[in-house]
Amino acid sequence: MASPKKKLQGLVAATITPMTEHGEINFSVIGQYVDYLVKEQGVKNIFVNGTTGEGLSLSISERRRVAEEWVTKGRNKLDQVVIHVGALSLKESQELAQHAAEIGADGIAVIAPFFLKPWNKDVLINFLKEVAAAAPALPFYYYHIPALTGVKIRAEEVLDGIQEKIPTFQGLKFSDTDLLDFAQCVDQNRQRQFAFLFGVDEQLLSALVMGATGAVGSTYNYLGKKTNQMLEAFERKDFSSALNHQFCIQRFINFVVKLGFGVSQTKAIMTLVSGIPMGPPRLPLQKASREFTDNAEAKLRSLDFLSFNDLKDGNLEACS
Ligand SMILES: CC(=O)N[C@H](C=O)[C@@H](O)[C@H](O)[C@H](O)CO
Ligand SMILES: CC(=O)C(=O)O
Repeated sequence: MASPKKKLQGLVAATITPMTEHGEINFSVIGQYVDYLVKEQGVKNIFVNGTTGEGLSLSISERRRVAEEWVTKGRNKLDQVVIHVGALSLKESQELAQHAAEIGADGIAVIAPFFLKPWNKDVLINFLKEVAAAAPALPFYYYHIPALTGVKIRAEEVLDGIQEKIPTFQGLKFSDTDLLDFAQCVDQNRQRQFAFLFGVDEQLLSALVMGATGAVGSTYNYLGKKTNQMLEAFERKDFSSALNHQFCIQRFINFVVKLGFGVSQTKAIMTLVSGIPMGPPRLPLQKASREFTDNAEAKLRSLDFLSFNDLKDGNLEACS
């Protein structure tokens, strides 16, 4: 059994993997990155080597080193470090799960294998179970992201009876817009102390209403502070302020989505906002264009999302 652990809640930043211009991992900025999240964004949990971290584009040895660096640099600063250990090969996934346990991570998460795919719930659970068993003392999270894995088995089905199969099962990271499925996961498992972590940042408020206990996302790297204001407003039942915050966040995300938004663009935005160089993404992703970065910067300024902005421009549509 997993040792009883503090529940993962609040915002969890899906970390970017910083790279050099030559495409190597830039370990040297990770310490700075931890401080930035904690001090500037008020974000104390991270999700490493996931979608945003290009986890599936890294070698196994790189994934191990990245996980180690975040755990080391996050010690006594972060509340929880969850490592994504999903892979196409069960063996690799188990190796990464065991490694996460050895280095003292706080949890592991796994996506559905997405090349040769599990075609039903039972097969998917069997796969997850084998990975979880490689780290029997670590909280286990299922990472549901059907648009990217192509595995469309509903999360509600996966959760049905999962604790009997996977004793370390601790929660769900739900990256999909199907709020019926998400809400049913919450409704059917209320008595179990699971974490229900929502992963569509622009719709987080709707998920909070449905019972989300936290959120994992890419935008919490640079909009963590803003999103925390929304969580606080929701907490004190000030729904109109919470909605204003969500609309404000949506204005930015909607703007960049229309320009073409993904991991490459997240790297460019984070470089801009934090001042920490995230570098280019790795192939098959391509660096965000200069045009994208310029437009995103102008939008961030007008929404007052850039803390070091020059005030002389005035804020055209800053939301409180
Ligand atoms: C597909 C993807 O990367 N989703 C991220 C995490 O689950 C989100 O944080 C999005 O980046 C965000 O919601 C913006 O669409
Ligand atoms: C967004 C997210 O959770 C990920 O990058 O995996």
